[in-house]
Amino acid sequence: MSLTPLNARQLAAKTLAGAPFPGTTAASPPEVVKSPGARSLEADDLLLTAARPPRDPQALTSALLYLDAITVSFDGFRALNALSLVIGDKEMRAIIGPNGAGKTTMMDVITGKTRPNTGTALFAGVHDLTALDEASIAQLGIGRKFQTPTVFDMHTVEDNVLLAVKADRRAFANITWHRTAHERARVDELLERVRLQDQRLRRAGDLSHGQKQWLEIGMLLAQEPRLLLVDEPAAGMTDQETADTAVLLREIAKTRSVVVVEHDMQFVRDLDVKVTVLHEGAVLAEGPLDQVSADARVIEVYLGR
Ligand SMILES: Nc1ncnc2c1ncn2[C@@H]1O[C@H](COP(=O)(O)OP(=O)(O)OP(=O)(O)O)[C@@H](O)[C@H]1O
Repeated sequence: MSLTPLNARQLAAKTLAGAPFPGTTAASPPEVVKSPGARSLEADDLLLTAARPPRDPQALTSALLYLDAITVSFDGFRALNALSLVIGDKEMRAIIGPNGAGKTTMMDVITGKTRPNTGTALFAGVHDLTALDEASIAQLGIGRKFQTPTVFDMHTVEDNVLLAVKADRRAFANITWHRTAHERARVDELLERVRLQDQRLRRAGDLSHGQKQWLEIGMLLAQEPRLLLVDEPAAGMTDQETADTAVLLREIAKTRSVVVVEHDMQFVRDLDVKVTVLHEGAVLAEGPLDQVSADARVIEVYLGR
């Protein structure tokens, strides 16, 4: 899908005026509905996106992920209520919020599992995520790590990664020996990235919980996603594994964007990135952890519990 070119200044003017993007879906432009009091994109967000030129000349924004006024209703209950969120290229963002705040629903919208009732969801400035199915969104380069690790327990660590590498349809060259050599090199590189080189011959089922999480992250990286969504990676990990996972994600975020949903505040602190606090389906606060932790509204709904 290609969109009408629009420069960032026009985009800022239109969005601040509350108007939907033109041409986000040629057939049915998304209706942008803003609830009273709901936070929408602020001038700062748009200045940030205007400062760097988009990669694609057709892109409406240089943000990698751009959600504006996303609403999802289940039988009248608003799980997301005019949610707006901008994630930059190679940015890592931590998302926190109490149970039921809408974190999972937000990830479901980004990955195409749930269609929003209203709002705009753009990937790389040109792809309308509200018009694509899950497979197409995965192909665009959005990978999702669910809370529970899903690896093939009976297979070795390296075979798990090899399967993921083989599933990468972009694997170059049809000549078998060439492809095989390439795949082996990819497996080595991925195992090193997730620090499982020494475990490569072990059965995945014998790994610790933390190691299984890293293995699955390595398998997701085989697809070279531009955006990685990670749901509560620290849950069930030892303190050391939690600290190592923060280091790992920080490394991964040097080459791609990462959105981490997490409840463990020490882990969020270790990530040392901007934090978005969700509450009742909308953004309640955003900023460094120390700043949002000191916000009275955040303390009331979440941290003070
Ligand atoms: N399919 C559904 N049908 C009805 N209500 C739903 C559905 N999915 C989610 N909800 C409701 O929407 C709200 C947001 O749920 P969601 O799972 O997104 O929150 P969350 O922030 O991920 O919570 P948690 O931290 O507990 O995982 C909750 O009140 C939930 O009960």
